[in-house]
Amino acid sequence: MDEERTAAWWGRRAWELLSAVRARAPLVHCVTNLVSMDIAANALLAAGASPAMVHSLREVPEFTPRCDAVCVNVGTLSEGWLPSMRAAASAGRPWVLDPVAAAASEFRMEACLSLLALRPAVVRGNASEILALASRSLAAAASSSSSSSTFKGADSTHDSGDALQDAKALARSTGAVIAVSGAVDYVTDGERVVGASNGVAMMQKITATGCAATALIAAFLAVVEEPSDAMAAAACALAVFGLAGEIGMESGAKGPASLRMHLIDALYCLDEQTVTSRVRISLHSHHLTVITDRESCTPRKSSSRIQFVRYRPGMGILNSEIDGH
Ligand SMILES: Nc1ncnc2c1ncn2[C@@H]1O[C@H](COP(=O)(O)OP(=O)(O)OP(=O)(O)O)[C@@H](O)[C@H]1O
Ligand SMILES: Cc1ncsc1CCO
Ligand SMILES: [Mg+2]
Repeated sequence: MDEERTAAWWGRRAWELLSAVRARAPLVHCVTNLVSMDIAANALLAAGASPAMVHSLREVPEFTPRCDAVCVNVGTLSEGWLPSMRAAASAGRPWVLDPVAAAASEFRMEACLSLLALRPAVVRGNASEILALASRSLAAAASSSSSSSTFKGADSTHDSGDALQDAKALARSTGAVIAVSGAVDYVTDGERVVGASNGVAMMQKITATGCAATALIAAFLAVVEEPSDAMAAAACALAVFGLAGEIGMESGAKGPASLRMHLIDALYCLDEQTVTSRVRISLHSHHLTVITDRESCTPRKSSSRIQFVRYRPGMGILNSEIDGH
C-alpha cells in the first residue's frame, strides 16, 4: 500500500474486486444479529456473493469449512450463540468481526475480546465500538479513550477520526486490519491508513447498514489473492457500499426506507465506469509532530509527513513547516 497508489488505482482495484465477487459468487457464512440478517443477505446477493445465515452449533463445524469467508456479528448476542461464533471463527476461513455495541455489557465485551483472540482478518465497527474495544483490549497500554459515558447502543457517538489512533494501536496489537466506519471510513493495519469517503449520512438512519458493510467486507476478503490484501478488501468494500448509498440517494430516495431499496438496487447495477470514476479512496497522510529545531532533527519516520516545529522555551511554537516524504 504505497503512496503511488492513486485514487485511480483504488478505483480500478475496487472494480477488480467487485468483478471477482460477481464472477466467483463466494459463499459467505454469517453468524449475524437478527436485525441485520435481511439487509446483510440482500447486500451480499446484490453484490454477487452468496449469503448463508447459519448459527446452530450442530451445523457450524460441518458447514463453515465449506465457505469462502465468514462474518461474525455480536449485535443480538446470546449465550447460546457464542460457541457458534467461536466455532465459525475457528474454522480456518478468512473472517471479519463486527463488535456491535461492544460496550453494552461486560458479557458482550468479554465475548468480543475472546473473538478478537481468534484472529479476525478484519474488524469493522463504528467509532464508538472501536474506541470501546481498543480501550479494553489495550488496557495495559493505558489507552486514553473512554466511550462508556456517551454510550448509545449500536449507534456511534463519535466521528471515525476520533478512533483513528486507537484503531492503529488495536491493529498493531491484534494483527487484524481495523476499519472504522463513518463519514470517512478509515482502514488501517497499524502502520498505513487509507480513508474511503464514499457514502451519505442517511445511511446511518437505516438499521444494520454497518452490519451489511461488514458482510460485504467478508465477500471481498474471499476474493483477494493474498491474506495481506485484507486492507484493500475492507477499503474497497466500504467504498463500493458507500457509492451504492450515494447513487441510491441520487435515485430519488426520500428517507431511510426508500434509500434501503435504492441502495441495494444501486449495488446490483454498479458498472465499471461508475466504480472507477466515483470510488474515493486515498492514503491518509497524517502528521507526526516533532518538537525540535529543524536543523538538528533527522526524521525517524519517512513513511508519513513530518511536521517540524520551532519551539523556544517560554515562547511556545514559533513556526512550523511540513515535509512530505
Ligand atoms: N456521516 C456519514 N456520511 C456518509 N456515510 C456514512 C456516514 N456515517 C456512516 N456512513 C456510512 O454508513 C455505513 C454504516 O456505517 P455506520 O458507522 O453507521 O455503522 P454502524 O454504526 O455499525 O451501523 P449499524 O450498527 O446500524 O449496522 C457505512 O458504509 C458508512 O460509510
Ligand atoms: C439495533 C440493533 N440492536 C442490536 S443489533 C442492531 C442492528 C444494528 O447494529
Ligand atoms: Mg454496527
